[in-house]
Amino acid sequence: MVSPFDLSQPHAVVSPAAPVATRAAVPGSKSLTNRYLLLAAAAAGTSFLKNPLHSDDTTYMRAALKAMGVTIDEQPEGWSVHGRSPWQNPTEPLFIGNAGTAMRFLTPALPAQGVAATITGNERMLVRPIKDLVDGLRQLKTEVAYRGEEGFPPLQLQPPLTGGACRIRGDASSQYLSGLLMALPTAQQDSLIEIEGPLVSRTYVAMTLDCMARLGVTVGVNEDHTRFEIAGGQTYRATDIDIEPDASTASYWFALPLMVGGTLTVPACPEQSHQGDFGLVGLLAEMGARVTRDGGELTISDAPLNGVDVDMNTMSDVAPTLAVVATRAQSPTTIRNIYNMRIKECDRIEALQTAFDQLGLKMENGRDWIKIYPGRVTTPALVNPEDDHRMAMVFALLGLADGGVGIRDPECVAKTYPTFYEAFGAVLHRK
Ligand SMILES: O=C(O)C1=C[C@@H](OP(=O)(O)O)[C@@H](O)[C@H](O)C1
Ligand SMILES: C=C(OP(=O)(O)O)C(=O)O
Repeated sequence: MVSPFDLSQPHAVVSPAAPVATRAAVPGSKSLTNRYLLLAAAAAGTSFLKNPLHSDDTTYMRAALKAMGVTIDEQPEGWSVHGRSPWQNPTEPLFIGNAGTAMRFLTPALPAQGVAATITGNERMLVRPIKDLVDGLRQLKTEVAYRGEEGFPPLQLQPPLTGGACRIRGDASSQYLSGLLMALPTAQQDSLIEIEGPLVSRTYVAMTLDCMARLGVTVGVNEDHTRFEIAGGQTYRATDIDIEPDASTASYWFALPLMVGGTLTVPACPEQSHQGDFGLVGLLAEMGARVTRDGGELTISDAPLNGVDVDMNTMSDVAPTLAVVATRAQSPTTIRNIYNMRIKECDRIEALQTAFDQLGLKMENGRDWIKIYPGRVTTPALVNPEDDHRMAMVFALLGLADGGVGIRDPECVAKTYPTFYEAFGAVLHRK
């Protein structure tokens, strides 16, 4: 079996792959792993996290927690997290690469845990906005200073976070709200968080509340998720958690049979999940893909596809996956309400447009939408994922379908899926 990925050069060369008929186990969820690491680190007692994600984003979170005196024992089946509260001051600035979850969850957790620290990240993280979260913390009387440009990391944080009332915007990222929600229950006073205007990626907030509840902390919330009442002085209780497979990572597997033909089964997909990205499966079915579920096993098979017109505000991480699948459909697809794709690991709308143009695929975009036309790669090109794992993985899918795709800096997949090429290469062979 010859892998369709040639990784012998600094860039990856992707050749067309033959149809698949296989199963693929997907690594644990990034969003769940980083939430449970943080909550378990603040809990009384030891929590065991089974099936955690091993990747750059979770490595940065673990390293930061360890720097603050939290012990994490790594065993083959999972991680034992020995919680402590308060945490200790780190001796160096906390560096969290481009892990949005680590940056936005740790920022309020540090003052809540009595930690004075500077938190920083890689070049891209320093242009990813954090103003709405800082505004919230300042309303709660926590001292936060911008060490670089106003509105962006690095941040210097000074305890305490005592609680109180704040009103923040939720239209750039839901991670600010998730961070505050997880931090405030351990503050001395009760808190009230109000969301001003629309809330993006709202399924991740429901995920946050569910994770907190599993460690024994509940929050009062109104029906439209704009007002959160949090009792102060609470303690998270250690518990054992089985982490679900990552729905965003699973998206590349779900897309695979639609790109190269065949059938693919992903085991252990819960019927009820707070990972909104599993919603992609319903959209693929709406396009015409054959989808069946047998308990936790989801099977997707290729079939003629139609274009769709969809709002992906609640699952924008899998919009790039839908975009490449849309090239296989018989009519155009429009994806709407996805402005915040522009402030992720790169401007994903721009990166997709550039690569599509280079490869001879037709796409149009506006501030918060993209439109994809049916097409095939007609011009071989070396495309740039802009150090964005999701861009590299969807460009790989285009190459597996049509060939002619070279990917610069292919190792950027390590942010969430370090074994991407090995895992896909192991079940695929060149056509
Ligand atoms: O809370 C989380 O785990 C995440 C929330 C989303 O970010 P935004 O809320 O910034 O859209 C998502 O894109 C990110 O990958 C993970
Ligand atoms: C947007 C993402 O990551 P984060 O915001 O957590 O860095 C992602 O994983 O697609």
